[in-house]
Amino acid sequence: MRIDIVSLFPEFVEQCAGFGVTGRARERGLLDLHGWNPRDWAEGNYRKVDDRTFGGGPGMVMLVEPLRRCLAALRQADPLPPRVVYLSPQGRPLDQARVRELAALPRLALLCGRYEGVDERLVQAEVDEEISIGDYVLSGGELAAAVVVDAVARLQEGALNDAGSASQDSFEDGLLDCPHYSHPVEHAYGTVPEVLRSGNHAAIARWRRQQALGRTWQRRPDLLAGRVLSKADQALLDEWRREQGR
Ligand SMILES: CC(C)(C)c1cccc(C(=O)NCC2(NC(=O)c3cccc4nocc34)CCCCC2)c1
Repeated sequence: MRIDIVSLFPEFVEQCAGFGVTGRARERGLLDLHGWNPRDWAEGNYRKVDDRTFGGGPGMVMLVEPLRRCLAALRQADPLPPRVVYLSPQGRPLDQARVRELAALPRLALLCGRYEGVDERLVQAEVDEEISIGDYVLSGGELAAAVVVDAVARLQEGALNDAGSASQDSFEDGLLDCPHYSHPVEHAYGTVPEVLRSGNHAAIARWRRQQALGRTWQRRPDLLAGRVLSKADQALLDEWRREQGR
């Protein structure tokens, strides 16, 4: 998969993707990242990429023309036409279903805003879709772009080792994760649950599923809304709630 990052700070996103799973995906040729800076396509000595907003008020707006030229150049850099995504608070909230769809595309161009955002004419003319990573104020779209890169990179075939893909599968069913423990068994902070040391893999799998269901019900009931649990899962959750005295 090829991802082109359009940003005034493209190296920021590239560096975020330089570690761990995403770094390995790039080394393995599973992910091809290219940074593009609209400033390289801006005119004049100051290479102006922003200007005052019409209608008055505070803040600057990213100009159409440098972005248009920059996008034209990145389109020409590879015959594959990119899906152009503008990371924006006005976008559709990102979730794993959308990540899976994006990860299946051959090429993505991620446009990151700064200042007050991008001239709307550029958005209307060039952007295929807007995506938001959440409802809080950020200084730029680069962190959102880094989130998208990370999430789609790990879904590239061959990006995860066996352990990674197994844990990915458990996340795929949309439940929160069960608790995790390692050495030592006894610690001032507590003892590792007996079942995890029993060697009884059926009991361990049951306990983990029950913990995932209980924690999801308790902390993120919205993830269970509109979802019909299997009889087995419902029984596990009911038992968990009884044991919690809830
Ligand atoms: C949501 C909320 C609080 C009601 C809101 C309402 C109005 C503006 C913002 C805001 O943050 N403007 C600044 C701006 N943010 C983002 O790019 C951005 C923010 C959040 C999630 C994102 N996902 O992708 C990009 C995202 C960066 C500078 C260029 C203009 C956009 C926020």
